[in-house]
Amino acid sequence: MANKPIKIALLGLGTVGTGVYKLLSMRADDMPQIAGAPIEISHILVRNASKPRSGVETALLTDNWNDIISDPEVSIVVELMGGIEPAHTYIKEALQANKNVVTANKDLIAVHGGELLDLAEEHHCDLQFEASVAGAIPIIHPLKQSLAGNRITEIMGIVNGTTNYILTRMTEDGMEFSEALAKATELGYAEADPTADIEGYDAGRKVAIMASIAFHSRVTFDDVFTEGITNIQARDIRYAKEMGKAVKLLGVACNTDEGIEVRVHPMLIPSSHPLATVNNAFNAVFVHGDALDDAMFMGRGAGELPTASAVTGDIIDTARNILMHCTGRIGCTCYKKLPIKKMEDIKSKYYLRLEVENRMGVLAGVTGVLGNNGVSISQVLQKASDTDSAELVVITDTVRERHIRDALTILSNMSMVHKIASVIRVY
Ligand SMILES: NC(=O)C1=CN([C@@H]2O[C@H](COP(=O)(O)OP(=O)(O)OC[C@H]3O[C@@H](n4cnc5c(N)ncnc54)[C@H](OP(=O)(O)O)[C@@H]3O)[C@@H](O)[C@H]2O)C=CC1
Ligand SMILES: N[C@@H](CC=O)C(=O)O
Ligand code: NA
Repeated sequence: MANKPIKIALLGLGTVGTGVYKLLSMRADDMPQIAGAPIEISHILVRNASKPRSGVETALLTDNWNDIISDPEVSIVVELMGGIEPAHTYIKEALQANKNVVTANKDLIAVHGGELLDLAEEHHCDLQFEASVAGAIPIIHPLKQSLAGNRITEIMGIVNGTTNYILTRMTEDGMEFSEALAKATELGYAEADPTADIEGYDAGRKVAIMASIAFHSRVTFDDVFTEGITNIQARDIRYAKEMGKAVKLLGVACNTDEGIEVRVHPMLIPSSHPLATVNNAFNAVFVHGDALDDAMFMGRGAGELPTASAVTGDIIDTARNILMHCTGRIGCTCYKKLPIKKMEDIKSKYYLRLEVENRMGVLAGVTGVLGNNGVSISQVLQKASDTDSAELVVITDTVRERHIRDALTILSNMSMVHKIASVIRVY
């Protein structure tokens, strides 16, 4: 056990930074035994260093990155600011100065992860990012280490706490979307700009990070198809419930013979499916590997202390590596270049809710267009209707996405179809 403290700098003291500050204080007495040395925060970078921060030593605060990068005593830079710049520049400069890096920044890792991991390898430094995917849930470390002997073919999960919280409130309490979003923001789950959460970008970034590690082939955020939850109506959730299904925003990554499939979108899943019972801000990730079979990881995907739990684990792991002189031990594992499958080529079942003219022959017209485009139908339900219009809910069999898109283009141009109100993929 070493007595000399390992000095770290926090970049950011918002939700996650505050959590890390608290957790390191809570565990301070145990650190020499757990990490092998005391962990000392020597600097905290914030935008506004004069803003009062309760319980935090003011002397640690700075708004000047040079205080940190020029301090040779700092051996771990913990980036918790978020966004691309200046986080990207600071992390590069830290690695170039042979400082190890821990980050929770999925925006950055999902785009520049490959470049940063290469830089870390060049400088024999650790670059750890467990909190960037599914908050507290250990998933990066298991994929890189415990499951490394597998050929992983599928990952599917709920990886955004904000949207899962919103969908849960809409399902259980009939809460409006905007009210549920405001509550998620108040609880510290949502990103600084919640567009990333509700449009599926945040989940898309997490899927890109997991797919890269699981399939040993670099997947970036641009490769991921994303569709958010802003079009989900209370009536879709109600109809899903009547059919014994729940609506969840799912991230899916599959390693298929036709290429890597990476997508985020709402999905109807059977209420009996384990993911259907994952509610509020909880996240869960299913992994299928050839040796492992199935495993599910579940826990809190966002929030102050849960996210701090993952960051602190990375800090401790890095501290141990520093003391054992083995930083940079686990670097980038992307040694393949697999193609990315086009979204039009994926296969799924679909839930379609159409507002149509209320007269004889319309049902035949709609099903005819679907059939002519190779879309076979599993179920048709007529829901609400008035004198002029009726609401049709169609559940298709499994078809290629391109066939559904072609059929919907034709339907949307037919006068008997007033509106294609919802299109949701079905598990
Ligand atoms: N919130 C969560 O539950 C989770 C968040 N994450 C990720 O963790 C990271 C941090 O998120 P979160 O804590 O919610 O973010 P916050 O917005 O709550 O906090 C950001 C902090 O970074 C500081 N900061 C931002 N930009 C700069 C800059 N240019 N220079 C100096 N300081 C800066 C801010 O300073 P100031 O206080 O002066 O404004 C603030 O202290 C993000 O990458 C996020 O995606 C990951 C998992 C879960
Ligand atoms: N905004 C994110 C926070 C964690 O990554 C979420 O809601 O999951
Ligand atoms: Na995690």
